[in-house]
Amino acid sequence: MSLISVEDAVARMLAGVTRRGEDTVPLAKARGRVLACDLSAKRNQPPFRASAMDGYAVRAEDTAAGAVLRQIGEARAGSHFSGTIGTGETVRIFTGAPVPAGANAILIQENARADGECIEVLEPVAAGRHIRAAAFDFREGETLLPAGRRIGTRETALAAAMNHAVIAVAQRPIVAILSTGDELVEPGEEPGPDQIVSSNGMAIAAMVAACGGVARDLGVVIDDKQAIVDAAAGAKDADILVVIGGASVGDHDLVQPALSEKGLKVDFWRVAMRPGKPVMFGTLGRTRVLGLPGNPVSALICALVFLKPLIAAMQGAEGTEQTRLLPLAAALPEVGDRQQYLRARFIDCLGRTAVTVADDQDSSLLATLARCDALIIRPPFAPEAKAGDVVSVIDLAQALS
Ligand SMILES: Nc1nc2c(c(=O)[nH]1)N[C@H]1C(S)=C(S)[C@@H](COP(=O)(O)OP(=O)(O)OC[C@H]3O[C@@H](n4cnc5c(N)ncnc54)[C@H](O)[C@@H]3O)O[C@H]1N2
Ligand code: MOO
Repeated sequence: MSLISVEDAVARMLAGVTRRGEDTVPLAKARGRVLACDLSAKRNQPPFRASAMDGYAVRAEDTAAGAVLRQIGEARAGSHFSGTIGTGETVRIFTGAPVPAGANAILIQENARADGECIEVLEPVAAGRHIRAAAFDFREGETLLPAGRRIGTRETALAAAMNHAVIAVAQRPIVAILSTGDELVEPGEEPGPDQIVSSNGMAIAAMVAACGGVARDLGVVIDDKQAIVDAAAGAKDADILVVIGGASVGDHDLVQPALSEKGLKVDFWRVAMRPGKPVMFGTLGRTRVLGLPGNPVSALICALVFLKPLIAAMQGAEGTEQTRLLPLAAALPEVGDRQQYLRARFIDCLGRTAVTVADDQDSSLLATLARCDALIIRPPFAPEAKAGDVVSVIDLAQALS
């Protein structure tokens, strides 16, 4: 059976995926959510000409060194001076205060000497200095955060400054996660002699939450068709069902046979990627089903390549991983027919960041993955790469934070 390319597989998976409905949430609870509508400023920022420094509001033309100005009032953040500054006059002003009429510069207090209401200019100041124009940051009506933008710290700050306390965000996709395998026990349980601890369910649930989805961990199910069918029923109202393990060709890889009996329509199975060849995607009613390989590193890399963009698309967001170009610290051999995702580390090469691959690329090695900084992506049939050649890299600290 021929393998589908990663690009084609992702495109097929995303075809026809639309954003879910909307929720209205307090901005304070919106972190990680995706904006459902453009967000525009409800006000100018700053709303008035504002002082950027503590000092004296002056007419720049009055500030020859040695000139003495007469202080006629005070302006503080939250409390303006209502008069107008005339020739030879000044107003004591503090950072954030509205600049009084007549003033065109702020003389910082370090460059002035006060003696009662007489203010001696120690250094002249140019017109416009230390004044923030009204709407210097943004203007009422300007769209500053587009629909599809994920709310992080910077977006929270900007939305708050634009005076939005409540925002419309995309509903969070519900992602059911089912781990399959006789050998698995939940973390914290005592494994039997032939058993291991299931790490994939928790790992994928953590990723789902980080992507703004709602993870519903259905736990571990044994390699038994009926048991898989019964457990998968827990995903009935889910947008996505992720089934981990049992995706390959062994006698105990029963996920497809089991779910096919319930109406699973397989769209693609087996992708030209390493690790991750056994990835499967299909639909079961309105639920999208993603079958991930059981090997823990494969499961996470495939979740990065497939699940993250799928969850993002259901929120109307862009989910393709950002890549950067970095030089290789050492040569790499040519690539076969499967796109490679090589675990790698950043190293310093004469002041420049370069990448070097981990010694062992086995797809079971979670400790190696945790030590690594990056995935190097090498396309199918890429020729041998020399040290210094530039490669495309995913930063794991961002991608799998
Ligand atoms: N004859 C072939 N054998 C295999 C092929 C192949 O093409 N031909 N593909 C290999 C590749 S690549 C992978 S990846 C695995 C994928 O197999 P499955 O998705 O069917 O996964 P399992 O066999 O169930 O498990 C593989 C491995 O991962 C461990 N595992 C499973 N689930 C979990 C979990 N929740 N947490 C931690 N570890 C888990 C499991 O114990 C196995 O060691 O197939 C190869 N074989
Ligand atoms: O998904 Mo398998 O890793 O290619 O080891």
